[in-house]
Amino acid sequence: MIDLQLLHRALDALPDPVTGRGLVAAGRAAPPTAQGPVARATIDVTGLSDEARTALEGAARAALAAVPGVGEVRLLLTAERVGRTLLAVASGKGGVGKSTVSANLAVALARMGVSVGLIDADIYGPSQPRLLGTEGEKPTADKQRMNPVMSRFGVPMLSMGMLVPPGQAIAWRGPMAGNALGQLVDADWGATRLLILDLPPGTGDVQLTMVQKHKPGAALIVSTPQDLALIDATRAIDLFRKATVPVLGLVENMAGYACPHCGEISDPFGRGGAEAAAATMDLPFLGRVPLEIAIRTASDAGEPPAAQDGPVGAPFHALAAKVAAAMNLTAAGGLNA
Ligand SMILES: Nc1ncnc2c1ncn2[C@@H]1O[C@H](COP(=O)(O)OP(=O)(O)OP(=O)(O)O)[C@@H](O)[C@H]1O
Repeated sequence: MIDLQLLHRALDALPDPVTGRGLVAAGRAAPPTAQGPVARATIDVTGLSDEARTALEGAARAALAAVPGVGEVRLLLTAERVGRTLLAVASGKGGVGKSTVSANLAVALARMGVSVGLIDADIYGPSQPRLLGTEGEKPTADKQRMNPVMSRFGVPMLSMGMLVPPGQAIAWRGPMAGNALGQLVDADWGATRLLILDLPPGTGDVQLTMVQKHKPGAALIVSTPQDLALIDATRAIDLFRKATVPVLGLVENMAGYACPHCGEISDPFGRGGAEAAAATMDLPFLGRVPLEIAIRTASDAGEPPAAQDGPVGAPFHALAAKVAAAMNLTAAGGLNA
């Protein structure tokens, strides 16, 4: 009899090449199973180089074979997509600043020289055209494929909002939302290596299509301090973990209020809660963005704070540096791994 707990621990003791966390905890591998002397594991190698795949396969095989009772190891390596990687930005509920974080993360990464594009998949409230100053622009199409709109910040982008006339509420269900997402993901992104996907809040149709058809290489979760009763955020995290999408970590937005007069940061909702909650969920904490009037006014004006050098952009630059390190992103080339 193989002890399943030992099997699980053996696989999870190996670090995920992208996030450095345990393979199972990172969502890179499904929990292993056993039947008689045969141990089975499925590892998702999406986005990894050939060398990284081979090394990971060898290490997993050896780790599982060393568990008492294992006579044979059967590994299944899966890879839905190679080349371009999707980074999904999700939240448990609306209004927490997921779109603001997505836009500014993209702009900050582009400033670092990463080849990055942005997809606004928020069918309920597409806001990226406003955030990136591309309102009113329409994507052109060749041979049925859309060409992304280039923003002034070096980030090509497409939005669900570009598929319908402005101001018209998008109330798509199931297949329509899924098809629309497909059009955006399969557009002509050229040499863009990383696509940031600003998801609608929650865990609805778009999210399901996304993990099933356009499997992201990684995900990050945005939350406010108040949101951290966490039921909602936990559902979003579960969706990715079940689909073996590595979750890079949690970003706390609207954390502390930055006084527009003196710059002092006060914490009406307390401090440290998100970090503690991230630890409870076994998620890295990727940093906090203060609640700051300058962030809202710049965003509303189509001037993402991350395009600025000053303190308003700083939290986004710090976040981008962490994401780039976690995803092995390099200037120009995009992805290393
Ligand atoms: N750190 C911040 N400081 C000040 N205002 C912010 C901050 N983050 C976001 N906002 C503002 O909060 C509002 C909601 O933000 P945003 O649209 O990014 O949220 P969202 O989670 O994408 O919402 P939804 O998915 O429901 O559309 C916007 O007006 C935005 O400018």
